[in-house]
Amino acid sequence: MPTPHIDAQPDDFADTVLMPGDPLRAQFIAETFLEEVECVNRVRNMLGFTGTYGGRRLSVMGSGMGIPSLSIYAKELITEYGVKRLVRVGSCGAVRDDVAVNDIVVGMGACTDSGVNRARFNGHDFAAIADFELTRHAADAARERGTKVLVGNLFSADLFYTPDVEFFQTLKRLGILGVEMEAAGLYGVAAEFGARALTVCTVSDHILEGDALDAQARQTGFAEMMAITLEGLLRDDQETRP
Ligand SMILES: O=P(O)(O)O[C@H]1O[C@H](CO)[C@@H](O)[C@H]1O
Ligand SMILES: O=c1cc[nH]c(=O)[nH]1
Repeated sequence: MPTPHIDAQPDDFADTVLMPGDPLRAQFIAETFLEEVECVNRVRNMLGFTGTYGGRRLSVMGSGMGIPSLSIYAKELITEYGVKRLVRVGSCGAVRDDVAVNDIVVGMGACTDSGVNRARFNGHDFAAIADFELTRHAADAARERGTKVLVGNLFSADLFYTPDVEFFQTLKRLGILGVEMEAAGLYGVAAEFGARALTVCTVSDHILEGDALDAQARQTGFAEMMAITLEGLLRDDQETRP
């Protein structure tokens, strides 16, 4: 059934959806990596596409920026369209000295200053974690390609323009690999509604050193992140859906 946010028919989405924040990155991913592509959502310009990759149906749709936007789309994809795997393919900022622009980060877990997971967990601290097998398969795909990936904790911030810049030092000290704005929400939605989820990010900025990619690179770059993510999903398919 179409929802207020997704104007697609029940079978329009594959059971796996890639979710970049940017809908134009979703279009670029669909046109670059998928075959037999059709557009399945245009509501609010949150473009969604379904095609095939390696002979398997695969969808890609923007999530928008921030946990509230992503949570609407991820929840509806799971409960209204039967989606079982959601993989965020995003950008993030680095704070550590050993993480640089263009590095690839796999979010095994995601801390947050958002209240959403406490809201769904009786006020307690919810450990927002990725699906282990999706994490392992992405890491294995990277190893086979000879690409370094960093696997660990993200921080999903509510504010892109934080007033508390000192906090970046705390994130660095506690080993956070990347700062972005959705992963902790994605993991909470996946846990609540019964799906498997992962976040893979390319470092677009070094927050403390001031390095940054331009807007075009954020929209159409990230080819190696996509290769790792797509090969990881094929590996996951072979083990879980032979
Ligand atoms: O590039 P995307 O996937 O949108 O991810 C990052 O970029 C946006 C902020 O510029 C936030 O959505 C953040 O999480
Ligand atoms: O610094 C950054 C870079 C990308 N996305 C963020 O949320 N923060």
